[in-house]
Amino acid sequence: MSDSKSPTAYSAPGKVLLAGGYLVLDSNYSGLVIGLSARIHSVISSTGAEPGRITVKSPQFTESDWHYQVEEDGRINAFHPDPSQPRKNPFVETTLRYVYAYLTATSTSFKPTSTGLLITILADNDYYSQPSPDVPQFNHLGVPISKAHKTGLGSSAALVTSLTAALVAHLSPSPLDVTSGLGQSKIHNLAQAAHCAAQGKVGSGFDVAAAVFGSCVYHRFSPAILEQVGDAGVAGFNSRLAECVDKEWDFSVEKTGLPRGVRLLMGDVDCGSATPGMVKQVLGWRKEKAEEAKKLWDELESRNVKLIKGFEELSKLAKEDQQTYDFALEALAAGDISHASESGSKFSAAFDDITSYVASIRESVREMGEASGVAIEPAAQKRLLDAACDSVNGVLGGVVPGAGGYDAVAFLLVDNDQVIDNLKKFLSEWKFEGDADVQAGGTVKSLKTREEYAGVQKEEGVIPEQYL
Ligand SMILES: Nc1ncnc2c1ncn2[C@@H]1O[C@H](COP(=O)(O)OP(=O)(O)OP(=O)(O)O)[C@@H](O)[C@H]1O
Ligand SMILES: C[C@@](O)(CCOP(=O)(O)O)CC(=O)O
Repeated sequence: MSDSKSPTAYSAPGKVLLAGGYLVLDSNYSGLVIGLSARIHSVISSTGAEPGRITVKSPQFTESDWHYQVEEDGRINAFHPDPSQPRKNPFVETTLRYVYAYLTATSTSFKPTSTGLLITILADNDYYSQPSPDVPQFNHLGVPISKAHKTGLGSSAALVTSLTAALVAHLSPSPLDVTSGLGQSKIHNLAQAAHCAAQGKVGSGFDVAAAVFGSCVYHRFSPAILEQVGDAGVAGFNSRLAECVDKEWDFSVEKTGLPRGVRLLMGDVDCGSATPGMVKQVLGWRKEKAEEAKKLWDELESRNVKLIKGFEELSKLAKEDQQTYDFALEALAAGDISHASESGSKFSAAFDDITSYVASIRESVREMGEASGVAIEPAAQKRLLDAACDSVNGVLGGVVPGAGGYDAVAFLLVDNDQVIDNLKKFLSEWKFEGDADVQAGGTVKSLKTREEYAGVQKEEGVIPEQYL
């Protein structure tokens, strides 16, 4: 266990599912998930005063303190010092339950009540819509979390993952090295189990995978892995959870990333919310029209794989001839077509391929949307994506990420200040007109976050003094 004076801090990244929404729910299909620079940080200090007492705070929000008492046997009871103010944070509570249960089952020298804990959760600003682009780090939003407008970067997965890693590192008598393969797998399995339980459903888990491993091509785990665990508090839970976490799961992650000189820019589309039940409806269509759906999914998968391979091809070219590669990037940024082809047809063709792969993925996604009756790339989003790609030089393509709908857009662009400024300006001036089913008049805010490849990591010196 770490000594009571030094806090333990771990952070985990947010995510964007660039390709493979819905398909990634089936382990036969790939999800291309890019980890983001926006992180959630969990900082833990031991407090000697009240053994087994855990206080969790999210200082960026009002009414955001949660209190727990650990029992001798590692069970966790939630309470609030002012009983007229009951409040719950299922993601925090379930993570605490799962980590204490796991440590109790796997270590005889773990004493659940040997220390009290003060836990501070800090989210980078991009997880929530901010009133202006110039707010201070860890801006205080002045509202409870439930009232903050989420930007869809996977706050719960990053929270559960960073909290799991920080708790294990702080409490375990034999700390796991989260940078080792084994350590990462255990953190993944434990965080994935806790996240599914807190959500009350088993999704593909791509968000937790990205929070642990960073950007990757993801194939999901079999949901049956979690069936044996049962509910926390039921007899035998601790050992069933430990057995589940310690065994090898059948997911796969292949580390990936964008080619050098290409970046991601996300837009938060503040125009109504995504239709509830999109996943249910798409899966319902897939079941009902199995043959048609399989054909469509297989085609879409092959297009997604082309994009994944297209990134690899560009990364190879970037190494093969740095200068010609940079020349092609510059020509793209300047919208200089003739210059681009002079720069070596192989190089400019590889960038053109990315543009056409993204366009063909979007075509298949719209087809799936039409067939299933779900607005995955709604007409209003199509207008925005097409206009941005057509009018801003250096934009290679754009998609509605994840489940799609009206929440967000993600662009791939040349990592050049002029291109970034032009795209941001374009988005800020775009009048989001909405479709028949969505309120008109929304705006599109560019987020500051961009791709980043690291997964969960220990933090040293990142957290300002006042939070330690
Ligand atoms: N800063 C935070 N402090 C404490 N709890 C948080 C924080 N941010 C998120 N959470 C927890 O995560 C929940 C939000 O999870 P939810 O799955 O709805 O969003 P998300 O993961 O950001 O969404 P998406 O999957 O669309 O990206 C909150 O209700 C809260 O329980
Ligand atoms: C539709 C789905 O494939 C992706 C949802 O992604 P997001 O939460 O919209 O980023 C669901 C899942 O993978 O669990």
